[in-house]
Amino acid sequence: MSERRRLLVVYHTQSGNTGQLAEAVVRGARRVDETETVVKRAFDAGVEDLLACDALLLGTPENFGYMSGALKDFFDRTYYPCEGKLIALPYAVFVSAGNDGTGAVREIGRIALGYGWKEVAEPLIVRKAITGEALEQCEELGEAMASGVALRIF
Ligand SMILES: Cc1cc2nc3c(=O)[nH]c(=O)nc-3n(C[C@H](O)[C@H](O)[C@H](O)COP(=O)(O)O)c2cc1C
Repeated sequence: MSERRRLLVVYHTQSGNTGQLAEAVVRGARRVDETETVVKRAFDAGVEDLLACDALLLGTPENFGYMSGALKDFFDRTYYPCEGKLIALPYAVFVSAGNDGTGAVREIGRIALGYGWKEVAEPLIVRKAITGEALEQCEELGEAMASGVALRIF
């Protein structure tokens, strides 16, 4: 049997909303036994985590029309050491926002382009309060990513 594939979830949360989304994403992903799901706060995640993963889920609040500083810091620290080594890495994004979220999605997309990653799911933006429906969507996203990477369909 081949080795379990690895999904890395990297997120930041300041007041807990993106944290709730991340927990739901991980819950969904861990329904898939064939994939190992590793979850890290953005400040704790680094080059080794990134180089060891087969797919990536990125979570952030939208702050000032951008991703959180913590997620940007993760990109700043990992870009050069990973440059050219993660071409076509499947990734997707989830965002908690007050009323927008599109700025964070857009700017993560620009950075992901620089790494050469491949977006494999629609960005999930959760606006205002976190509802049960939003958590279900996060679980579905996590499960879909974990299944996709296990089945090598990306
Ligand atoms: C400093 C700051 C800037 C923010 N800027 C935006 C913004 O540009 N667009 C938006 O939709 N929400 C904005 N918000 C709202 C947050 O995105 C929202 O409260 C989010 O749920 C916070 O996630 P967290 O609890 O994971 O930190 C901002 C919040 C803070 C604290």
